[in-house]
Amino acid sequence: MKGNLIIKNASELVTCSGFKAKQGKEMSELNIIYDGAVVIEDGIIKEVGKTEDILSKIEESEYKVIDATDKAVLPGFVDSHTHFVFGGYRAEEFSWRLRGDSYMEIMKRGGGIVNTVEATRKATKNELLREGKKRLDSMLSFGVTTVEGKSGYGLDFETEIKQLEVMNELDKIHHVDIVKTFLGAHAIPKEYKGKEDEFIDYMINEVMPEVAENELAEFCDIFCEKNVFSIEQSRRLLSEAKKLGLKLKIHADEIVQLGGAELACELGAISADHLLRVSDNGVKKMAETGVVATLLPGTAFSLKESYARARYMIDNNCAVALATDLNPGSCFTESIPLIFALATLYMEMTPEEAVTAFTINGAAAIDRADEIGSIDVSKKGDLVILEYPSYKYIPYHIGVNTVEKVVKNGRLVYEKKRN
Ligand SMILES: N=CN[C@@H](CCC(=O)O)C(=O)O
Ligand SMILES: [Zn+2]
Repeated sequence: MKGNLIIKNASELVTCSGFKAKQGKEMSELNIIYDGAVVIEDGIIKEVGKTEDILSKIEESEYKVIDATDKAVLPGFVDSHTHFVFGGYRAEEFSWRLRGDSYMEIMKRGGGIVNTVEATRKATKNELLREGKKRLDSMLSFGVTTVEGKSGYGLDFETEIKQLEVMNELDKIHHVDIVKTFLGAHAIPKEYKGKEDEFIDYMINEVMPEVAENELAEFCDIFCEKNVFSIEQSRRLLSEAKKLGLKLKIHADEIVQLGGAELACELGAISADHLLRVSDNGVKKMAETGVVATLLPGTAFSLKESYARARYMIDNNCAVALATDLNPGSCFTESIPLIFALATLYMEMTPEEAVTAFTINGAAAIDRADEIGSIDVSKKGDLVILEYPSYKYIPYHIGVNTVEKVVKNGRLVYEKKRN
C-alpha cells in the first residue's frame, strides 16, 4: 500500500538530488534544504522544499504528518551488494580466520562458500524465507529500503532457482524492495572440481536461460578471482548473460589483481565490486565508462585485508557506492553504521561522500537512480529520519544505529522502540 504523507520541519532535508550516479567531486554535493519538508502522494514524492513554502501550498489536514524538528531526513539507504539468502552459518570458520587462516586457504581446503552451498542445498524454501525475512527486518531497521540480493549458494540448477524464487517471494511480502542477481558462478562446486570450463558451460547452457526466460534475476555476476574464475571464464559467462538481456556486475580484483575492473568496463557492466586490488588503469577506465565502483569495507575489515582506495577513486572521478556485502562468510553484518565508520575513518571518504555512496550511487549501482536514491519529485517516497539533526551524526556516533524512523512508499514502516 502506498501512502500520503508530509514530513515537515526537518533540520536537514538531505536530498542527494540527482537521477544518475555522482562521480568524483559531485559526490560531495548533498543539496541540503534546511528546515525542509517533503510531500508524498500515493507513495511518490510530489513536493520538496522549505517547510514554509510547502505548507503554504498544501492542505496539511489531508495528509498524515511527521514532524521532523531537530531531525535529519535522508533518502532510504540502498544496500547494493549482499548475499542475504543462505542456509547455515560459518561461525567456526570465523574463529579459524581469527587464529590466522586466510579466507582463500579455508576455501582451498573445502570450506568457505561451498560450505554454505551444502547448507543452502539442504534448506527448504520455507527455512530460507524465514531467515531471509529476519535479515530484511534487520536491514530495514538500519534504514535500508532497497537491497540487492545474489544467488550463488546453490551452484546447481535447483538451488540457484530456489534462492532466486525465495527472493522473489520476500520482495512481495516485505517492505524492503529486492533487486535480484544471478551469481551461479560464485565458486566451483565439489562435483565440478578441476572442470571449471565445464561448469561455466553448465551455467551458460542449463541455468542462465531459465533465469533469463523467467525473469528471475535482473543482473548476472561472477566471482572473478585467482583460483575461482579467470578473466577468460568471466568474459565468456558475462557475455552470454548480456546476450540474454541480463545486466552485469562482477566481483573484481578482491584478493588478487586480475583485471576484473577493466573487464567490467569492456563489457559495459553496471558495477564492479570489492576492488581492493584494482589497478590504476582499472580506476581510470571505470571513471571514463561510468561503471560504479561498489566498495565493501566491512569485508576488508572482517578479512583483515587492506581497504579499497576510495580516496584515489573519487579523486580520479569514479562514482563510488558503499554496501555491506552481508554474507555468512567474509562479512556477516547488516550494519550500515559500521560501513559508514569504516569508510570515513579508514578509507578517507568524507561523511558527504559516504552518504552519496549509500543513496544515489547505491541506486545507480543497481540501475535504479531514476526512481530511488534521492529526495526528488517523481521518485519513490523512501526516506530515513534520524534521531539527530544532521547526517554528520551517522559516522560520528560510531557503529550505533541513528535511524529513528523509516518511510517506504510514503508509509511509516519502522520506528525505533523507546524504553
Ligand atoms: N567474494 C566472494 N563472495 C562473497 C563472499 C561469500 C562467502 O564467503 O560466503 C563476497 O562478496 O565477499
Ligand atoms: Zn559479494
